[in-house]
Amino acid sequence: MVASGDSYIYTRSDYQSTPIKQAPAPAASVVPDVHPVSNSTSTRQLSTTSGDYDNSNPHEVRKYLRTYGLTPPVVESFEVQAQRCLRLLAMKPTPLEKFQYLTHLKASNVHLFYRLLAGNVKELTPLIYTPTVGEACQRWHEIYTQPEGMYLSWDDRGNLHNIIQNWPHNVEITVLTDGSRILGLGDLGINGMGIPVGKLALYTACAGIRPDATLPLTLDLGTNNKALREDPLYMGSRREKVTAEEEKEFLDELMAALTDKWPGIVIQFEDFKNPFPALERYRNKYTCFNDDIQGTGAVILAGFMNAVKTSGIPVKDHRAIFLGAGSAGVGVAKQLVDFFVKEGLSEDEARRRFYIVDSNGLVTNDRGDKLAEHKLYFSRDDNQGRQYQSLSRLIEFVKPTILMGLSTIGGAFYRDIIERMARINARPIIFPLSNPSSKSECTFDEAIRYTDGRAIFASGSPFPSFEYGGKLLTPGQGNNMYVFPGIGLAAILSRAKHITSEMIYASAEALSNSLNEQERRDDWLYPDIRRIREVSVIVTRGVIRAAQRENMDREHSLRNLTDDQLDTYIKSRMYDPFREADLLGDEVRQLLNGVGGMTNGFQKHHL
Ligand SMILES: NC(=O)C1=CN([C@@H]2O[C@H](COP(=O)(O)OP(=O)(O)OC[C@H]3O[C@@H](n4cnc5c(N)ncnc54)[C@H](O)[C@@H]3O)[C@@H](O)[C@H]2O)C=CC1
Ligand SMILES: CC(=O)C(=O)O
Ligand SMILES: [Mg+2]
Repeated sequence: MVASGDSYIYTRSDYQSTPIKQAPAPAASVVPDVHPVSNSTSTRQLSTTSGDYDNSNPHEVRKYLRTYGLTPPVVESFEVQAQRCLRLLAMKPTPLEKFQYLTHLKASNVHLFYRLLAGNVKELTPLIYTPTVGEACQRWHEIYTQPEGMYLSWDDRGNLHNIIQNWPHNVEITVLTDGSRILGLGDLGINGMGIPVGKLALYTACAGIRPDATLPLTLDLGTNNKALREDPLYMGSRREKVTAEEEKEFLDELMAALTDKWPGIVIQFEDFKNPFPALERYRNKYTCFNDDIQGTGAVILAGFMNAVKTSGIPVKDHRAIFLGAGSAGVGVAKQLVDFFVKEGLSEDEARRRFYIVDSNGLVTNDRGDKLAEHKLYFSRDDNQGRQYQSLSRLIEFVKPTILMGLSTIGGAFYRDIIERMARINARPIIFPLSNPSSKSECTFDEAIRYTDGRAIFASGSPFPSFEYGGKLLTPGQGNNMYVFPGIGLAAILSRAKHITSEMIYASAEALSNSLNEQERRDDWLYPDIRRIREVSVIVTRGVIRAAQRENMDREHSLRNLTDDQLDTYIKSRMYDPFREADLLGDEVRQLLNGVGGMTNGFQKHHL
């Protein structure tokens, strides 16, 4: 670190460890830069024009690169490499160890990691995302081995612009957290870094955003988690969380600095304790959105649109109880209100279909406490002093068709609650959406058993299929991972000025329409996660079209494309790890990361 005037500038060499000695200039000759989502079209093939070697002969190439003898003799196919990775993974006894192995693989051989993920998305997503990422964040200070992303501290204010210059890549999208509400696990301070890292890995895997165009960003604005503050291994500052006013000051500087460094950058807010003020402040100024409010709202709306058809009850006759009135609860409820209004209800009629419960009970005007700003819209004025002391009594009063869980309270939908829903409804809609699995309001098999197989179900974290009444039933996963990758890619490709409510709504419509025939026949609420790249193209197209309708797109050339042409264009701009990586490049990459004890995550980008 060097001091420049009174501002600290972190030099690149602070991050890089041992210089690469073993191979002369391989980065340039082996893997020139590729930017599928920017305009460069160079490829990752070894140059065929050098004339110095025969690039179709791997052994010749190894000699040319002076890596000959540094790897086992065989040049392996991807299939063989993948087989080894999967075997190694199977040897790891716990999900957290599997998470660590995959983190290491990503750092040492990024294309192999994404190829493995592409071929095993259903099996591997729970290991890099919810639920395992929850445990990884809780123990981040214990399991940390290498930097991934940027950390910016309260003490860095005034210097954010300079510090951001240290990031060595051209960024198109960032996921930003302050760690103050990580999944349903509370304030984890900078241990929350696992979330931006995991979300951005999904951006790459699901929507083909190039890995080096992503920036995981964690703000070290203090933490109210006393145990972490007192833990000698904790890597953040040991102060309490800054005030809301101080956070605003910091975010103002950060948003300007990010957009100045990378004009058009898409900024996703994630897992902030109270993200409503920042969303209101920045949504019409920058290209940003809040995943927990808007992404979750869209994904649950999409599932609900399909659930309505299965339930057989017209939209106007649905009533919902929401357990949880935070960013996700209110975000989802507002998104559903928009749908009810589009289906013909007045806004007031729609709003009154929602009964929102927080830790103090049903949110009402006469409850006697001061309600947070974001709850006022749903606060009821018609309960005439009645307070419902329990969820079961509220269910008896409201007779809801929908029960949503966004409360962070694992097991809150216990047997009696689910059975009450089943008595009132032929097909109760029960969505326990809190993450990770331990915080889910109920499990899939509980919802099925206690409703005699009639529940229409989606959960935030994945649950296994469950056999009931001679049929194998598969749960839906109502997780924002179905939409945020497409929203982000659409904003990048259309060069959106802002991300509007219509664009978010369009992502929900596109997702709900993305089911194939079989999925529809089986009454699925969401498409099979194994089709996620295909689904992300549909979501991306929907969001781009909405941006065009609203004049939010700066990339006007896409306006003249038919839908088929637009899909082709979107696919052509998606990073495809199979197209990107040549086997030998992979081998060299892995070698260079392995030799010399380099454990620096940034190396993956340089190779
Ligand atoms: N499925 C998905 O895609 C997503 C799921 N989530 C999950 O939703 C949960 C909530 O997230 P946020 O709304 O952002 O958190 P938050 O902290 O803003 O809100 C939590 C809400 O639950 C309420 N609550 C707490 N204890 C309660 C109790 N005993 N009874 C009733 N209400 C209670 C709180 O009063 C608060 O209103 C988290 O577990 C998160 O992982 C969040 C975003 C997306
Ligand atoms: C999925 C997600 O964004 C959350 O649980 O916060
Ligand atoms: Mg979140």
